[in-house]
Amino acid sequence: MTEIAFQDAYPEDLSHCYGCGRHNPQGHQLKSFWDGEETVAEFQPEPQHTAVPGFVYGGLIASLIDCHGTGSASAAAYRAEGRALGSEPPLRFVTASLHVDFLRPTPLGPVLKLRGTIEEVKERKVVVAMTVSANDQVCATGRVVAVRLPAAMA
Ligand SMILES: CCCCCCCCCC(=O)SCCNC(=O)CCNC(=O)[C@H](O)C(C)(C)COP(=O)(O)OP(=O)(O)OC[C@H]1O[C@@H](n2cnc3c(N)ncnc32)[C@H](O)[C@@H]1OP(=O)(O)O
Repeated sequence: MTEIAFQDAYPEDLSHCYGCGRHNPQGHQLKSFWDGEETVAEFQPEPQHTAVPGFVYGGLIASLIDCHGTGSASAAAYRAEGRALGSEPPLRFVTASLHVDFLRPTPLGPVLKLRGTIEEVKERKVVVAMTVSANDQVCATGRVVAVRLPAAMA
């Protein structure tokens, strides 16, 4: 794993995301890292993330896939350009498409483990496929199409 989380390399003024912003104390503050050619993140759900008692709310899972996907997209774009994470000018991505499949109920208790595979890297678009596992069992899969931050959001 690299030492710095992808999201900790985001510019100061773009670090307030509910899912991953380090400056959002009420958010999830997801942290993603490289693991070889794949990307990984972990998240510990809390009781407020309940769907049915004992099981994780699907919206939380979607949120984790969203932010692991966009973080992975940014890191993949830096890697494709042979640049250090967070170096200027920043490579910033937002979600164009978020697809989630819930394969089985996700137990509330274990740490959730996300693993991402970079499927496509273009100058303005990166596609990331992901799994979300609990107790080493894949509970959900996801796919994010991430596109470079539009001027309207900069
Ligand atoms: C930035 C620093 C970190 C910030 C925090 C992390 C973000 C956390 C994740 C989020 O929640 S972001 C918030 C939710 N997302 C948005 O609000 C984005 C709103 N949508 C837009 O602003 C535009 O639709 C968008 C910038 C995503 C795309 O518009 P463009 O006009 O720039 O896209 P364009 O039509 O040029 O398409 C570029 C490529 O993306 C593809 N694409 C665009 N929208 C798509 C879509 N919906 N589904 C699949 N592919 C899509 C499109 O096909 C094309 O692929 P190819 O290059 O291969 O031809």
